[in-house]
Amino acid sequence: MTKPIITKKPGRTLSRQEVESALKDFTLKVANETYEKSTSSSTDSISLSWKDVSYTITDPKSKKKKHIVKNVSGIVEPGEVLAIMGPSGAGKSSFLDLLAGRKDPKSVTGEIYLNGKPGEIKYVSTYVMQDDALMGVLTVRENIQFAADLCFPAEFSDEDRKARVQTIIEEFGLDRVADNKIGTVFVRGISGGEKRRCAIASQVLTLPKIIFLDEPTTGLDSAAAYNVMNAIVDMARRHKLAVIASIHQPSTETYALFDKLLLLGRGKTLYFGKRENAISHFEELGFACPPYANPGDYFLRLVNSDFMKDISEAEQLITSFNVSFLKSSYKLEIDAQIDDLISKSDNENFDNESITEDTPRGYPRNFFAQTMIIMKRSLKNSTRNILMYWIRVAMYVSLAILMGSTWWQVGYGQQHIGDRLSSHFFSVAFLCFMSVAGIPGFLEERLVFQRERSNRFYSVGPYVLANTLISIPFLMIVTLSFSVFAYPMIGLHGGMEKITNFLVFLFLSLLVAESMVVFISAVIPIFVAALAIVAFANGFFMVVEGYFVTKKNIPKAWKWAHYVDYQKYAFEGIVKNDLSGLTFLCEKTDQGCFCLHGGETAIKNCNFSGQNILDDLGYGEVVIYKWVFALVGLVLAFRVGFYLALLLRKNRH
Ligand SMILES: Nc1ncnc2c1ncn2[C@@H]1O[C@H](COP(=O)(O)OP(=O)(O)OP(=O)(O)O)[C@@H](O)[C@H]1O
Repeated sequence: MTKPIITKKPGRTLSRQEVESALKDFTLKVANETYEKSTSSSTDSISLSWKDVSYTITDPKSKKKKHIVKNVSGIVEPGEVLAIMGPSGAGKSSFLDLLAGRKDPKSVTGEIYLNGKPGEIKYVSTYVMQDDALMGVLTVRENIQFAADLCFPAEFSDEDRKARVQTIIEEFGLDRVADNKIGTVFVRGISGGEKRRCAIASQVLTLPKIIFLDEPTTGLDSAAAYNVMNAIVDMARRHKLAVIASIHQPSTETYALFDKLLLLGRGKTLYFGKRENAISHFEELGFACPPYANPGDYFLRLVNSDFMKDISEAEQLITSFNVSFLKSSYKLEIDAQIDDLISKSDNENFDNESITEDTPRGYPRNFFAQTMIIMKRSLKNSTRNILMYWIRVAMYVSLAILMGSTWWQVGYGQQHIGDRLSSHFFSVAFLCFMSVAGIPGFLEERLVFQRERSNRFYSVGPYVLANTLISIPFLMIVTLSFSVFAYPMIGLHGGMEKITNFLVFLFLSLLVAESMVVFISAVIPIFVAALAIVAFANGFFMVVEGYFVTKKNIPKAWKWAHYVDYQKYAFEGIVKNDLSGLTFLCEKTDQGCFCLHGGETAIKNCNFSGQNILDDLGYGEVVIYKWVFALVGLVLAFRVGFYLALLLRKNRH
């Protein structure tokens, strides 16, 4: 018989709140059941073990080999949380990376087992990086919802996804701030601890069987650090996940949350085993942890050789801790456990050639769905993040008014031809130059992209496509917001066709400028460097554009640059569009008409055509549609470059 969602006592009416709450619980329950069903496989829970793993690098100067991690063994069972501790430079991050399969296999030796069998760890694990790369203008729920939309396969309904998001929000104690924005430089958002929990929650939403966390509590106060670790430990126990976290100086309470401890010193194991046994192990070695001391702090101080005056004494101490551990019963116990697991997996003849074989390797959503989901988020980010476009819109409108009042009704006298041309030059050059304003917004998004890509949320193609498509309407707004003031105020060539051409050229030049910005920022994702290079490139393009120095006078060495210069196509297109069809007036003097262009005919009529100017200045060859195609080609070239820059950038997971 189907169980009722809510039971009502006879004679009692249910309040609306009670009904809503029962419905919410029911939806969550169904979503969790659907989720558990969809993710359960033969690899329901996984124990991770490793035997004598080492990571060695070759010093580029001395060419000598150096062990960063040496002969480390251990095991983490489902539902257990392992803390990797050690002084700075002990090899914690290197060890975490090698275990997660993020190091070059050529530099790694030893064995890593999943349930006692070798397997590809990256398909059953998630690596949570230290940074909180989140979209600051989005709420906690929106950030996690985005992950849910991408990480669960298409069979999941919207309700299932929403319910799963709600569950993880509750599990990570984020209910109170679920609809608050993360925060940006302009808007104060949630606290650092909440931010960290949100970043972690959005990465472990699919409950991967193994979770690696690189210093999840760094930068947090002890209460926030405890809350973060507590949420992780709860999740590991509830869902039987194996969690491995590197950690710096945990408080006593946070330290007590861990099940196991790996203490590293100069890449060697100084202790591995149950957390609570570490105290007796060091006590047996003559280093009893004082009563009421924080054991985490005590061990770190004990093995921190950095500040010891005598280096050889420090080396000796580390070596002696390592040797003592290797001889200890704890080490024998781990080896026995790992061997037992290996032989069990052989005897039971697990039906997995490799445990990860039946784990999906592609992306949960198809190309089209990925693009649409990314576009939806980019749309929110671009509309809410004033760094993306709105600062530019404000600046362009102000500039349009400034230009309009300076070049006010520029007119058709031949003395104003230069003014007219310089207004075209300035419109293209300044608007394109100011695309640099988009660099900070893009770099913020890029960090998020990097994390999401390494977590296999989506591939590069949909991201680049979504980024391109989303920039189009915003650049149209930017173009319109400038032109609506500047065009009539300056008094440029009227008529629908002329105005449309002007808008198309300005829009396309902005699209190329924007594409160049994302391309350069993807190649060199450092704000000051990207800014300098984009500014340099735009400055250079202004020089070889053919306005200050006419095309025929540009030195041979820079001719190539003239032809790849996007500003040239936009400027020449706008000049051609504006001048052709106009008549300009010569200057009337006592000696007759003085005409700058048009020869005898002009003198006779005391005027000349815009075409005469175009021919004289070398713009006669400009063909509007060809120049439009050139700009479209440059957009494509930079976008392909952007795609390749992101694709080829080493993705370590
Ligand atoms: N690719 C590399 N080339 C040269 N040295 C390296 C390389 N990777 C790591 N090391 C060195 O190995 C040691 C361990 O580095 P690792 O970052 O793993 O330590 P850690 O314990 O995580 O340190 P911290 O707590 O300060 O982050 C350091 O001395 C580091 O300089």
